[in-house]
Amino acid sequence: MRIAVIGTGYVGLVTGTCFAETGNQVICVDIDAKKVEKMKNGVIPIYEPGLEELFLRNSNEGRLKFTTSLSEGIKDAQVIFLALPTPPGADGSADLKYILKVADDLGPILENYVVVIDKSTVPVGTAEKVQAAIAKNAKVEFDVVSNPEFLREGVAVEDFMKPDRVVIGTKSDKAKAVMTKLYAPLVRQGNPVIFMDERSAEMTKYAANAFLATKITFMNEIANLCEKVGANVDDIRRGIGTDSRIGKRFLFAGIGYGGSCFPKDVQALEKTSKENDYDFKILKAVMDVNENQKTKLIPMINEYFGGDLKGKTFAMWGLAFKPYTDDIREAPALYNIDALVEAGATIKAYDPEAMPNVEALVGDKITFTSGPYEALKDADALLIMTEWPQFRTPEFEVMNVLLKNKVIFDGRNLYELDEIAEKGYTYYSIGRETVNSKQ
Ligand SMILES: NC(=O)C1=CN([C@@H]2O[C@H](COP(=O)(O)OP(=O)(O)OC[C@H]3O[C@@H](n4cnc5c(N)ncnc54)[C@H](O)[C@@H]3O)[C@@H](O)[C@H]2O)C=CC1
Ligand SMILES: O=C(O)[C@H]1O[C@H](OP(=O)(O)OP(=O)(O)OC[C@H]2O[C@@H](n3ccc(=O)[nH]c3=O)[C@H](O)[C@@H]2O)[C@H](O)[C@@H](O)[C@@H]1O
Repeated sequence: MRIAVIGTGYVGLVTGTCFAETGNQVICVDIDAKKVEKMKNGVIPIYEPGLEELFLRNSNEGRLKFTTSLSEGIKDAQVIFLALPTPPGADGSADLKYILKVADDLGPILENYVVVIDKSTVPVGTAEKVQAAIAKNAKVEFDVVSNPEFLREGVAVEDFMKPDRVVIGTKSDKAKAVMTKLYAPLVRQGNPVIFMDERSAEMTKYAANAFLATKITFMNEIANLCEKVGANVDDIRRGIGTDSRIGKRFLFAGIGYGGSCFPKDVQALEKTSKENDYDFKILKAVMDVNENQKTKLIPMINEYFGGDLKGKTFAMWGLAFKPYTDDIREAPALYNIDALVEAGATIKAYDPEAMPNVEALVGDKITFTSGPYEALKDADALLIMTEWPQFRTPEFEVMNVLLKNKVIFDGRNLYELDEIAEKGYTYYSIGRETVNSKQ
C-alpha cells in the first residue's frame, strides 16, 4: 500500500517505519525542515530502542522516504495518517490547530479516494471536524477514520508491531476494508482489530490513558497511606497484582506519572466532561494527587537537612520521564530541579539519554556529568528520579567514597530496604519505611 504519514514525532516516525517494514511504500511529511534533512541523510531524530535499525533498513531499501511538501507526500497515497501534536490549549482541552490546519490543506490537493486516519489522540467529535475541513475543498471521495495509537515510548516498536489490539473507528465499509488490509501483518498473532464508530474510538483512547493514570495514582495514594501506617507498598503491589482481575502491570508507586500523554490526556478528558456538564470527580482527584506526588521527596529532603537546603549539592540520577527514552515532557525530575534550585541547592545530574533535552530547557541552571558516579562527587545526597536499569545495582563501595553523606532519596523504589540498611545508608523511598542509618 502507498502510505503518507504527516508528522514524524514519536508516533509518526514509528508508524511510518513499521508500516515500511511490513512492505508498504511510506512517505513521511514534516514541517520541520531540519528534521527532514536529517532523516533524508539517514539520521534518526529521536531515541527509541530498535527503531534505528528498521529506519535505516527501510530508508536504504527505498520504502521509507521523507519530505517537507504535503502535496509531494500525499501524491498517490491510499492512506494518510495524521500523527500531529495535540497539545493542551490554554484551557486544558486538546488544541486541534495542527490537525485542522493539515485537514484544511489536504482538501484541495486530494486526487484519488483516500482514507485519512487520525492517529493523534483527539477529543470526541474530531473525526467529524476533520471530515468537514477536508470536505470544504475536496473534489474526490474520502473517508476519515479514527485509529488511536496505544504505543508506549521506550518500547514503541514492539508495541506497534505486536499490538494488544488495534482500534478502528469508522462507519465506512470501504475504509474498513483498507484498514483491515493495512493491519493484517500486525495482528496475525491473534490480537484483535476492534471496529467501532469514530466517536467511540476517540473515547477509547482517552479512557485507556485515564484508566492507567488512575491505576498509578491509586497506588501512589496507597503508598502515601502505607508511609503513615507502616506498611510496604511493594508488598501490597505483589499482594494485589497477582489477582488477575487487578493485573500486575502499572501498579508501581513513585513520584507520579509524567510524559507527553497521561498529564495532557487526563486534563483533556476532564475538560470534555466539563463541556458536557459531567463532573468527572475521579479525574480531578487523579490530577490533584499526581501534582503533589511529583515533589513528594522534597519534604523528606528538608526533614533530613533540617529545612535548610541552601548551599547543598544533590546528585540526580535520571531526568527522562521514564527509562529508555530521551523524552522529558512533564518529567517529575524537572519539578524537583525547580524546587531544589529555588531552595538554594545545586544539582549535578546524569541521565543516559535525556541530558541534551534538559540542557536545552534549563541551560546552566544545573550541571551535567558524563556518568552516574561523577554526579556523586562531593554531593550531600543522591536523588533517583528515573528507574534506568543501570541505577539498580550500583557499586556501593564507590558511592560510599564519593558521597558526603550516605543518604539516598529514591523516587522509584529501586533498592530493597534490608539491603540498603546493610550498606549503612539512610534511605527514603515511596510508600515504605524510611531506613535511618544516620549516626
Ligand atoms: N508520544 C507517544 O508516546 C504517543 C503519542 N500519541 C499522540 O500522538 C500525537 C503525536 O504525538 P507525538 O508523536 O509524541 O508528537 P511529537 O510532538 O513528537 O511530533 C509531532 C510532529 O509533527 C510535526 N508537525 C507539526 N505540524 C505539522 C504540519 N503542519 N505538517 C507536518 N508535520 C507537522 C512536528 O514538527 C513534529 O515532528 C499526539 O496526539 C499524542 O497525544 C499517542 C500515543 C503515544
Ligand atoms: O498516549 C500515549 O502517549 C501513551 O501513554 C502511555 O505511554 P508513555 O507515556 O510512553 O509511558 P508509560 O510507560 O505509560 O508511563 C507513563 C508514566 O507513568 C509512570 N508509571 C508507569 C507505570 C507505573 O506502574 N508507575 C508509574 O509511575 C511512568 O514513570 C511515566 O512517568 C501509555 O502507556 C500508552 O499506552 C499510550 O499510548
